[in-house]
Amino acid sequence: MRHQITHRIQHLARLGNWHYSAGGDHLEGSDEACRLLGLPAGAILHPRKLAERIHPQDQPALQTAWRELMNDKHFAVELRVRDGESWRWLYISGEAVDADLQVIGFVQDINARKQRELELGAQAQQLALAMTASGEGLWDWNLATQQVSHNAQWCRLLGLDPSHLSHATDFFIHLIHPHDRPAVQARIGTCLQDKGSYVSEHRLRHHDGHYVWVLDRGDVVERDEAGTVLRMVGSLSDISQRRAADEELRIAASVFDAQEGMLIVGADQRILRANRAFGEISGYNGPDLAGQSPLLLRTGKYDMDFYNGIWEAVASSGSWQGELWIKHQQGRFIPVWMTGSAIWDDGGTISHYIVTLSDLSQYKAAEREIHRLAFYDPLTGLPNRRLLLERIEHALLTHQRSGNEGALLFIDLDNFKPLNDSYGHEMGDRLLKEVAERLGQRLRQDDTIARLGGDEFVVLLENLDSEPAKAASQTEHVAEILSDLLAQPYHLDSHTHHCTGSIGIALFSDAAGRADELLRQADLAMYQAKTAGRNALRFYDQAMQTAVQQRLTQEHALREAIAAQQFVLHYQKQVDNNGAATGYEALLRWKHPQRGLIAPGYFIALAEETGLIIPLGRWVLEQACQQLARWSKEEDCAHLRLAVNISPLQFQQDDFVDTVIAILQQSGATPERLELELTESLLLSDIAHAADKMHRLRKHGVLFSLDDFGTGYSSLSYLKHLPLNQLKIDKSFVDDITHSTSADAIVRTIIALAHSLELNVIAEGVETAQQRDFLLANGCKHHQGYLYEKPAPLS
Ligand SMILES: Nc1nc2c(ncn2[C@@H]2O[C@H](COP(=O)(O)O[C@H]3[C@@H](O)[C@H](n4cnc5c(=O)[nH]c(N)nc54)O[C@@H]3COP(=O)(O)O)[C@@H](O)[C@H]2O)c(=O)[nH]1
Repeated sequence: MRHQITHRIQHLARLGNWHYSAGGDHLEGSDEACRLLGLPAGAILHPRKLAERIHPQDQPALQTAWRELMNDKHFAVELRVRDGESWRWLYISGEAVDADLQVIGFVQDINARKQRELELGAQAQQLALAMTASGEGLWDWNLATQQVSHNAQWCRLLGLDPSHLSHATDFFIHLIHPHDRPAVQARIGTCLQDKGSYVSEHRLRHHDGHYVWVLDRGDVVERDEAGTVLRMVGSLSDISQRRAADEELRIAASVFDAQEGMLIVGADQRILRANRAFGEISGYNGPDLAGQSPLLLRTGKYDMDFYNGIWEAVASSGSWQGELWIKHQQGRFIPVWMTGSAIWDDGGTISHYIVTLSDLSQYKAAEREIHRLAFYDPLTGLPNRRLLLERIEHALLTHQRSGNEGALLFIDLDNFKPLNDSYGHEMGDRLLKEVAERLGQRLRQDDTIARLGGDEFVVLLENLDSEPAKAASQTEHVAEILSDLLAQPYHLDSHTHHCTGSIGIALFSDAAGRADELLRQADLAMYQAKTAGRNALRFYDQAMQTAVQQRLTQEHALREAIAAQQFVLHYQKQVDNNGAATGYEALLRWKHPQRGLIAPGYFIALAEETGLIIPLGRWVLEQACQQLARWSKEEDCAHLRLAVNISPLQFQQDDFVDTVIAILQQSGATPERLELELTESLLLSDIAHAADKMHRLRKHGVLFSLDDFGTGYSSLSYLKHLPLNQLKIDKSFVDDITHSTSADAIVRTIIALAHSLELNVIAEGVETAQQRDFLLANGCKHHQGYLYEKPAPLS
């Protein structure tokens, strides 16, 4: 029973055991061993007989096995044993178990495995043969040993010398282009995991350094029982040419698919193909265009000679390019940049034309926008200074040719700043737009209205009468119309604004053909209109020019004088009815190095206009306060007041009060001895602000005298509200005392008014004893004038 079980197991495993005894020189095997060796069960066999059953090709292996047994007491061999008409692959292994060469061993049927190996080997060989025939490189990768072998073609493909080739897997992996390597490794990984094959197009580094595009295919040909891949074989072919061709096609396709519109036109001047971009530009799609003439896109802007000229240029020189208009499928015109090129065949005949188009619409729009920004005022849309100057230049040339006069009107809005300051820039902008519209309504088509910036507008009138006097009259007429227009109320939301314009006019014939000169003259005339009281017209004339020139020279000199500290103060005594000094008035003098002492009448107005009165007035105050401080230390002088003239601009400075207080403090002067002389006009321009400033200074003790009294405005109601100490009767009335009854009456009235307001009253310009007596007789006890003392430096 046990024997039967053993036999059954051996049969299932196709594995039998055997025993050899050297003494008997015979071989005995189990039933399965006998079956595998092709012997009847229980056969006892001489080893030589067994050797005869071995395949002749395996005899050497058998002998080797025998030698191993003799030497190592062990052997193992794979060989074929006759099995009827065929051969069976067996694995035989034996081991000597004692010195008498008792050998035991087993025999196993490996026929199925060997058959499979042989088949695979044959397949691989066939494949190799086929590949060699196809010129492909072959590789064989043993994953267990990480060795790769190749055929000669593989080496040739990469310029490698087979005799110096490394077979390590890493070597081959590093031949792959670094960019392609991760993808190739991923494909091989997937193949090893499950797919069993891969195909990859990638670059391998040739021995000379360049990269070769290859098509690499790999197949798993052997796995172990667990499914792990043991071996892969594959092929490699050079696809560089195909890749280059693909690349060219791709580039060609991308060029054809570019942003530029492209047409391929046949030699018969009929469209063959159009790309997508062309469709987008023209509105036509490809099929609509096929077979059509490119003249389908003509606009009518050009005649046929123009189009024929393009074909001829392309045919003769090979290309033409230029800007032209095409007609969109929907009828609108589009500016394009067109290039036409001819393609010749090998025989030198034109086979095709390539036409490319770029849409210039956006570029043109940008160009228009740049032009608009460069030449037009963004707020009103009117021409700006640059365009105005161009137009003036052009108009001056026309004037020189035709003799017709022209004129430039420089308009500056009055009262614009207060609107801007009080209601904000948005309101100011609305007014400026309204002004632009009003001016545009009344002017002719060929007249130019420009905005120079701020509230300055310029009107250019052309084609006036050739006679300058008549032209001036025509211009004046237009200017009056414009002036009336501007003076109409402006309804800005709920606010109604009143605004006028000061207009300066210059005629072309005065400008010596120069645009900038004409503009300057009109500007100058406008300035005159402004100073004449606003809402006025002024024509430019040469005297005006001379005056301006002089003014500029004086301004320059005045600036230099301030910098060089060429000013001094003279002092004029003020006396009471006993002739005793109550104080002095500080009067400014310019000690000119060449011209000697210059009176303030020459430079105060200019200093006021140019703003130089601010530093100058400050200097006077500082000097006066330092003098007061010195007097305060002298017993005879400590009671004296010092009057200082304050100009309107100086008083209007926001920091005027602080400045005076600071100067008083720095100098150590007594505020109650400082008397500021203000004029009526200064106070009336903004009475509320003026009163506020005066009150603040009055609180510090500063005194105020109202200068030139009687020459200003008749409204006297304001006097009650101001912290005044004194009224000063203007010299013009004092001059006429005893000569003019009206002057006498005015002086008496002023004195009475001062008394009723409980103000001190002083008369200036007292030169004679009669004047003195009249003043004293009428209650004016304080006097100042040459009768007592002329202004002079303090001794
Ligand atoms: N803002 C400032 N204005 C100043 C300053 N200094 C002077 N001034 C103003 O200049 C005006 C002219 O001044 P001036 O030439 O000095 O003339 C003064 C006197 O010299 C002159 N005067 C006085 N008495 C007589 C006289 O009997 N006869 C005569 N012919 N002239 C006389 O009057 C001028 C004084 O004027 P007033 O100021 O109105 O008292 C002058 O009006 C000043 O306003 C300065 O520092 N800052």
